[in-house]
Amino acid sequence: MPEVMWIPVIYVQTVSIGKALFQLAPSLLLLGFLLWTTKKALSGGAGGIFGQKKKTFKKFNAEKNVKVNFADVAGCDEAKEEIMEFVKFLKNPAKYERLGAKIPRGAILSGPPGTGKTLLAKATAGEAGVPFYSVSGSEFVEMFVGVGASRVRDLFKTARENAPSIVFVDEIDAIGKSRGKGKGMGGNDERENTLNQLLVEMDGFSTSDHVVVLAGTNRADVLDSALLRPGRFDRKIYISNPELEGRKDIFGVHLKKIRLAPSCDLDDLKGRLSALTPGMSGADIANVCNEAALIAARHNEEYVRLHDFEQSIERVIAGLEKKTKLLSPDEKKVVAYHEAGHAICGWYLEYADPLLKVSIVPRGQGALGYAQYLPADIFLYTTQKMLDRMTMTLGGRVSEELHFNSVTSGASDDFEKVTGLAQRMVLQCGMSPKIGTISYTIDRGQDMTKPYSERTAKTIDSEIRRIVDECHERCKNLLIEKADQVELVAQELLTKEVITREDMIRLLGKRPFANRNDAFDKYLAGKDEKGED
Ligand SMILES: Nc1ncnc2c1ncn2[C@@H]1O[C@H](COP(=O)(O)OP(=O)(O)OP(=O)(O)O)[C@@H](O)[C@H]1O
Ligand SMILES: [Zn+2]
Repeated sequence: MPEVMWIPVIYVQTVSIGKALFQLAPSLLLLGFLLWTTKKALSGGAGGIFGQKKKTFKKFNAEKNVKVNFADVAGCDEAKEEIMEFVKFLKNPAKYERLGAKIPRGAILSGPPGTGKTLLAKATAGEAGVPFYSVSGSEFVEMFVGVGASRVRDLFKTARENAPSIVFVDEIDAIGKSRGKGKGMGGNDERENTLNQLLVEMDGFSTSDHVVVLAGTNRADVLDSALLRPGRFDRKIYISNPELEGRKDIFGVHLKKIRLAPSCDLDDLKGRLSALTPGMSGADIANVCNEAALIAARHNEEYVRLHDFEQSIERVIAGLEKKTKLLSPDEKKVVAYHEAGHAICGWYLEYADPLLKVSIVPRGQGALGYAQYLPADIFLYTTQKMLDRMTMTLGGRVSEELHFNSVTSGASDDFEKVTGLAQRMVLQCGMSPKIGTISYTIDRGQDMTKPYSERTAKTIDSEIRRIVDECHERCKNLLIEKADQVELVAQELLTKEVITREDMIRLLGKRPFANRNDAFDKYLAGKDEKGED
């Protein structure tokens, strides 16, 4: 509500101008109030018989002068880099238009709760120096018929009038769930109307409307595919929970507001605190800092000290353990050896995809750790390539077998992938000598009978099993041979939580297959080009 901002704006200015004006503040405040009420009455007057209240009551948040910028958002550099494109566009749309470039209309910011999605969206407005209009999807759900859609219309109208600007829809899953899902029981027509209006607004933009639409969600998986079409939210930016270094930087942001003893070594403190807070989100870290200050205040202390932080961390962890599962030290060890197994296999198998990053920070929705590979733009898989990939995928479980007495349920996803690949090799790709070049995966419509005899079924079964078992054996031999290397990587993961390709080179030396690294070098070169301006 822009009108409401009259008062604070006048007040702040007087403070900065000086003492003399400061004394005038009360009368200026009064003046501001008078102007505000007159303006309200005037715009209301044009609104029809119901007068002022009806027209000026807008239910979305407007911030014209956003104070937050990228420096306030830490530990998510990749997301910042991706969103930078919008900042550049909003700052200088003419430059893009002159060249005929079409700028993406919007982006979905997804990730676990409290990772700074809202903060990043707001900081984007702050960096670009444009107004920020926001609503929360969950507010629409309870609304009366027609209210949601008209509110969306108002929101976009205001954003257009004040362009360049940013619209942010938080919790977009509340209105943007796949249509049809949730109908019937608890089905919500108003939700659907609201979603439709949002789509209409986004489609109604012309390229000269300099409005960027951002949305936040921690359920990107349930979104209606209509939202993700080109010209709508055509970018997806993922923000994960921060790793060790990220947490250090986020503590850096929030410790600025805390009164620390002058003798306190800030770097040392950040290091300790980030080590004590694995699995915490940015919001949790903000919470830790605030709690620590409260504890210190309760004890009438002059400064906030390490032991206050330690107490507040315990408190926040206790609260979190109820809500989400944090890894125990034992579990963390299992995840570290599991991921190290994948990474070592990838490093020493010629046709495995180049590794970008391994992490043992839980990612939400079940994944306890992950290894990220360069997406291979290969369309033809040789037998060798498929076998290498399967061997690498088994690396997690095999490493668990080799280092612990019992195995965990953490590898079920891996098995699914491996079994799927083996099935394809046998049934579809003609890669099993016993089955030959026959495809058993042709779509036969309604015919549900098996296209092969019982005897062939047995052969298929044993062939799939043989292929998987051979990969398992090969993986085991490799990981036994490279036991020292697995140890190095696992230990590094346990201390740093994340390992990049550079770390792997430092620990293991260059990856042996020179020509196989080409794809990676090309990828990195491309990335640098993109990062420049
Ligand atoms: N990366 C970060 N850097 C600094 N502070 C952060 C970061 N992430 C979160 N915070 C702190 O946590 C607060 C809440 O974060 P924010 O609301 O942006 O999270 P969110 O991802 O939108 O959460 P939700 O999914 O619950 O809506 C922020 O205002 C900020 O104080
Ligand atoms: Zn795995």
